[in-house]
Amino acid sequence: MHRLINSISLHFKKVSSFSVKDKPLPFPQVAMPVHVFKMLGVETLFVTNAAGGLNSSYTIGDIMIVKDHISMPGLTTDNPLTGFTNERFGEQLPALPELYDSGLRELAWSVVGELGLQKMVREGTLVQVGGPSFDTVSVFNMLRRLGADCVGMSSAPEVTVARHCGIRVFGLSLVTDMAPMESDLPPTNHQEILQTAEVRARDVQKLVCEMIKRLPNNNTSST
Ligand SMILES: O=P(O)(O)O[C@H]1O[C@H](CO)[C@@H](O)[C@H]1O
Ligand code: HPA
Repeated sequence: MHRLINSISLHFKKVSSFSVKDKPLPFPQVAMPVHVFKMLGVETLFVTNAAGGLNSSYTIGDIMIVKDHISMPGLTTDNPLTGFTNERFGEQLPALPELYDSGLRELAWSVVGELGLQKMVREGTLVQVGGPSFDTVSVFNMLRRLGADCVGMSSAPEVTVARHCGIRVFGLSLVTDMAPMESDLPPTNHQEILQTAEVRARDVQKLVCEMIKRLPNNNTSST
């Protein structure tokens, strides 16, 4: 139970504003579940997502340990902390220097080695777009030039809220498809994304479960 509360591995399928494609929720509602975790005493948040590969050295099925993210909506007015003037959960104008905990990333690499998954694991930058449509070839090329290795529609808002209130974070992106960089390539296909996710779910689960077993009990965030 202690481990369960201290280390929740979550996929925000139901609660993330970016996963509820029919009717996006306003940003404070992304923050709410994370704040509930905080009040429950959660110290570590694991986020996972399906993402399109932008880095040409990646292949479908790779698992990317998220080192940092770029939130396209967050760069404008859709920052998930917008409107939080109550400092109960964190300061009003926070710096968020290390969103993805370096100690947890190191732990991940040692577990990856033990599980023999090195050949399919990468470490890189996730860019979050608003969705729900997939992006154009020109946008994919732009996102790659910005320095992103993978593109997805979730995780960044939850991670920002978690770091703001002092929860340390670990993130994984599963490369479910390669973003088309030329107009004559087939467009992103949701069925392909679901299929890759199904095929690779077991390895992602193994990695997450092994990491959770080895987590330190106290919140010694590397930042
Ligand atoms: O981020 P998760 O919830 O894994 O979902 C990912 O998969 C969907 C695309 O198929 C997009 O919503 C993308 O963000
Ligand atoms: O290309 C993509 N864009 C956004 N989200 C995604 N999730 C899987 N692939 C993609």
